[in-house]
Amino acid sequence: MTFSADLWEHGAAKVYEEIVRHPFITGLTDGTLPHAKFRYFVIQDSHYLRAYSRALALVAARATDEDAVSMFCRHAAEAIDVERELHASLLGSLGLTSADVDTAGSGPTTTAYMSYLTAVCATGTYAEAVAAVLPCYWIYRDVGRALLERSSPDPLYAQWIATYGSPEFDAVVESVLGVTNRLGTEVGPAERDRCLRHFSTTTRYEWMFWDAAYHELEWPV
Ligand SMILES: Cc1ncc(CO)c(N)n1
Repeated sequence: MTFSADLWEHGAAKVYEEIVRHPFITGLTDGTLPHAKFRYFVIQDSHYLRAYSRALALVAARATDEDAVSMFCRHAAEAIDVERELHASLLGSLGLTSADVDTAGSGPTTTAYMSYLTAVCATGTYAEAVAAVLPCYWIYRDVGRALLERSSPDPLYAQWIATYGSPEFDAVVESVLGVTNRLGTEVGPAERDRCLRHFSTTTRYEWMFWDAAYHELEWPV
């Protein structure tokens, strides 16, 4: 079994089932998701993408071959581009500006997820860092693909779905899966366990990120 298939089976398969039937996700395709919840999501995702980009730059710095350094650097830059382009247009359509993103600040789940990603990418091994960021790519690609079949009657939601369900995003994810599988031949059992723990933790955070948006979760105090 490839390393990525092993990670998915033990760390993501069950959670992925929960993700695709979460009311946030089903609400995107049937168009019933209230814009307030999507607004919360886009604002939090803007915060998330800033940290994600830095996390990818840390993965790039840890990479052991030049192709991977170059790829993760590119993805780090692209995360900033997505934040600027997709979000600027989505935020605009939702009647928001980047000042609203700053005013809202990063919510509890976003903060926890960003902190975990940053910590693993800064202090873990290269394989651990890859395992921690992999669900960010993979879950969005699979969710995007699954939703693309149904798309959405709401043009805002359809735009979001089209981005992550696109062949371009699929190609990005396939390259990262290739890197992961090559790393699988190099890691020993203890490092493999740590990779699995990171992968399953960030997969859970992906579910929690949508759940936080669905409940418009704020800091309790
Ligand atoms: C929370 C989250 N995870 C993954 C992605 C994909 O880049 C995203 N935009 N947001």
